[in-house]
Parts: sequence; structure tokens; C-alpha cells
Amino acid sequence: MKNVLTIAGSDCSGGAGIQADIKTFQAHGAFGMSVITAVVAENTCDVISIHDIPVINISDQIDAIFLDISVAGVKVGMLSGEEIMNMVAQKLAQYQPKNVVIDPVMVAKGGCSLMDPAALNVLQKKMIPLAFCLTPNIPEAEVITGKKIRTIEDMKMAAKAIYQMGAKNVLVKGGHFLGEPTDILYDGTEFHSYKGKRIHTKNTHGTGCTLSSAITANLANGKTIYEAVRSAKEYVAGAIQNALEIGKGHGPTNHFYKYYELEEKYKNENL
Ligand SMILES: Nc1ncnc2c1ncn2[C@@H]1O[C@H](COP(=O)(O)OP(=O)(O)O)[C@@H](O)[C@H]1O
Ligand SMILES: Cc1ncc(COP(=O)(O)O)c(N)n1
Repeated sequence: MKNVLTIAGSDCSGGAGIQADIKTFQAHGAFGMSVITAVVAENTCDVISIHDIPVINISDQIDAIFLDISVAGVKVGMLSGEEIMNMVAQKLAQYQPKNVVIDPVMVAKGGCSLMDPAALNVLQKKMIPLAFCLTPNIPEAEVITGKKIRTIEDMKMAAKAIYQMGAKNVLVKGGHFLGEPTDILYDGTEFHSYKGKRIHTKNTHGTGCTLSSAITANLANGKTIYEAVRSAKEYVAGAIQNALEIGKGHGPTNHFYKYYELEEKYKNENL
């Protein structure tokens, strides 16, 4: 079993953040660990308040893990400001873990900001170069590149521009477009397109967190980036399909018990 870590915010309502990440790791047969960067009081409708964990404690949490346990993959989610981002970047540069997947979380589904816009420069200069894979959605890719994205061609240009900032692979997610959700991966050489069928539901709280942690677990389990993204996209589609009607707003993705066994079974049936 591989040990995987999420460095992210806590979502008390259980749909996104650390909670979604740990459930996803578990479903992929990985041992999940967490470094909590912020405690977010949120639910399916709204963000009520954000309490940042003191930087020194985040730094201690990271040291506690890396000084003791081998880490096969790291997912990075919500980092609310410049100071936290600088420290996490410095720690990742120090420990150099493999399979760093960064989800540049900026805004919650209800519209509340989860990242101080003043941290954009640190994200671009210090975090992005550490990413084996960066997974922005369309609004995040627009902020990072400073360019509007209206078409698949624009998504490709954004992926290329972010690749040039230093991420080894860039997956621009297409969930925010109308129509079928197509995600575009750029690996520095080629574009790979991952097409999905749109599931018509408002219950999409945690889709980005779930996708990035599934990619991390898949990479840690030895899949290539192409296979990791393909499998993660299928996992998220299933988790949206199974979403529970919890709360009055965007309900949470729902996770699979022992997904790795299900995936193995489907693979064998298709042989
Ligand atoms: N309604 C949907 N039906 C199927 N797949 C979706 C849907 N919404 C999002 N996805 C997929 O979920 C993942 C996360 O998408 P996206 O909504 O773009 O990111 P975020 O959650 O970060 O805003 C992507 O793989 C996207 O294609
Ligand atoms: C603590 C925390 N982290 C991230 C998100 C974004 O979630 P989504 O996956 O829906 O974009 C969130 N709402 N809360």
C-alpha cells in the first residue's frame, strides 16, 4: 500500500478539501495522510468563515510526515495566502516528493474566494514549477495566464502557457464549459483530450478535489500520467453520478468503497 499526502483545507461538510481527498485515497487503496492548511466553515451552499492554520504549525505537520514516513504522492489543494504558499513551496523543494499534483484552488462552488489574489505571483513563480501535474479549472487557468478561455483551442493555449511556467503536465479541466466536459492535458509534447458525458446535476461540490486526489493516488500506485488522468476522470464521473442529495446547495461527490477492486473487475471483464 502506498502512502499519499494531501496538503489542503478542511471542509467541515465533507464534500471537498481534505475530506474528499482522504476518501478518494482510501477508495484507491492508498494510505491517506493530511496536512491541514485552513479550517473552512462551509457547507453545500456557502463559505461562512476561514481560519488559517499558523504557518509554523503547517510547517511542523509537513516535517512530522516527511521525517518519519515515505510519501509516494502529494496532492496540494487550498493554500489561502502568500505566506502559507511560500512555506509549502519551500518544504516541497526541501523534501522533493514524487508525484506532486497541484490543484490551484481559488474559489468555492458558491463563489467565495479561497485564495488571496495577492498570492498569484507566488503560485506562478514558486508552486507551479514544483508540479508534476497542475489541474486548473477554466476560471483558474484564466487567472494564471491572464487570458480568456472560450474554446478548446484556448484551453490548449492556456495549458501550454502554464507548462512554460514549469509544471511538467497541465490538465485544464473543462467542467465549467456548457456541453460535454472535455479536459485537456499537455505534457510538453502533445495534447491529450479526455472527453466525458455531462451529468446533469447541481451536486458537484468536491469534483476538482476528487479528481486531483484520484490522479495523485493513481500516480503513486504506478500508473502513467495518461492512465492516471483517464482513470481519475472515470472515478469522478462515477462519484458525480452517485452524488447524494445532501444539503440545500451543491451536494457532494460520493465515493466508492474499494474502487481499486471494481476497476480491476471491469478491466478483467473487458479482456
Ligand atoms: N456535470 C459534470 N458531468 C461530468 N463530469 C463533470 C461535470 N462537472 C465537472 N466534471 C468533471 O469533473 C472534473 C472537475 O471539473 P471542473 O468542474 O472543471 O473543476 P473544479 O471542480 O475544480 O471547478 C473534470 O474532470 C470535469 O470534466
Ligand atoms: C477546503 C476546500 N478546498 C477546496 C474547495 C473547492 O472544491 P471543489 O472541488 O468543489 O472545487 C472547497 N470548497 N473547500
